[in-house]
Amino acid sequence: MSLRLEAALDARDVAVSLSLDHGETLAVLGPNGAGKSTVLGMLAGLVRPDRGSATLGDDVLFDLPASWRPPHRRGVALLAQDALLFPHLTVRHNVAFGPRSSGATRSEAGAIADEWLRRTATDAFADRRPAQLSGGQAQRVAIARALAAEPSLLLLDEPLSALDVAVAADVRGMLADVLADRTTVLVTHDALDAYLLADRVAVMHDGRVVEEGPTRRVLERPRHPFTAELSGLTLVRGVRTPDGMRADDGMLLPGEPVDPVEQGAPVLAAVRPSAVRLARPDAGTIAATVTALEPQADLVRVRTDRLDALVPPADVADLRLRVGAHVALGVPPSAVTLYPA
Ligand SMILES: Nc1ncnc2c1ncn2[C@@H]1O[C@H](COP(=O)(O)OP(=O)(O)OP(=O)(O)O)[C@@H](O)[C@H]1O
Repeated sequence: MSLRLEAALDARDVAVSLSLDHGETLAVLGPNGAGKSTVLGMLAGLVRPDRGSATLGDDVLFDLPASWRPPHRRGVALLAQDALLFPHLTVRHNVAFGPRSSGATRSEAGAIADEWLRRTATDAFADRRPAQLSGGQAQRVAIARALAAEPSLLLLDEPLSALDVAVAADVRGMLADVLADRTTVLVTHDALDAYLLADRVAVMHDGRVVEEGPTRRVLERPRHPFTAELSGLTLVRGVRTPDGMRADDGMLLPGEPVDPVEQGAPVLAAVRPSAVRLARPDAGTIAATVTALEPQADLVRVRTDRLDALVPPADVADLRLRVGAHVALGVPPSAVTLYPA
């Protein structure tokens, strides 16, 4: 069911407008304190905004001050970072709980539970209690329990962040299957979650949605520095030149805009650090100063006052890079995505 939300909560300085079509997954990305959980709370009915409204299909979740539907009458399931299963019930009974509460007979609820246990690959431990599950198993069961209740809207608050990397990948794969065609809002810090699970993303910063749109467009052509950081890109503002762009600080970058832009018109460039080359200060075109060195997998992210570069540790040693060192950057056109500002 399609979702529309427009609401504000002054005490948290959160004011948002979001919409989502039926069956789509929206990833809400943003730094700590951006307001992501507050948005989920408003939709779940746990946080009451000062004003605004939300609709899910034809249902009005709230339209303040006139109406406010309580959480259990919204058809919304919220899944938090921790699984929060009922500790005294078996896995199967945890999953059957939702259908039972909404009137299914014991055997109907059992059949629904078995189907979701199968789809989430948790049927092997159906008779265990939550205390006997690993974190990844418990999170799978929590997903099964949420979906067995057949919510019209599924809300996921960083469902993978408490899991270690290998388990998170496994659960992410399962989520990709069960979220298809299901209206879902997913809060995450991780661009990979957005790429693999979401049709659209909304990026929040300081209580506002700063950009919103189809996942790849937003993450590959960011308009806000935080979005660029999430995607691992460097965002540069400037104006269009015959060969590319001139940045606000005078730096010239090569490239062809993805959409037509007139000469002199404002453009943005998203630069891939892995394609930026580093050289000794006298050997390249763009002079820069190193501001930070951050290990990333088998490479080092060299942050500079101009662009970032992602290079092997040996390059860092050969060029004697340290914070404050001068370096030259080489930027091939393939490193740059240019688009209208
Ligand atoms: N229960 C609460 N009472 C009062 N203020 C709160 C409460 N929870 C969050 N806030 C404030 O509301 C703002 C938004 O917080 P929120 O938890 O929604 O952000 P978030 O994007 O989910 O952050 P995180 O990624 O750290 O979970 C912050 O300024 C926060 O301090």
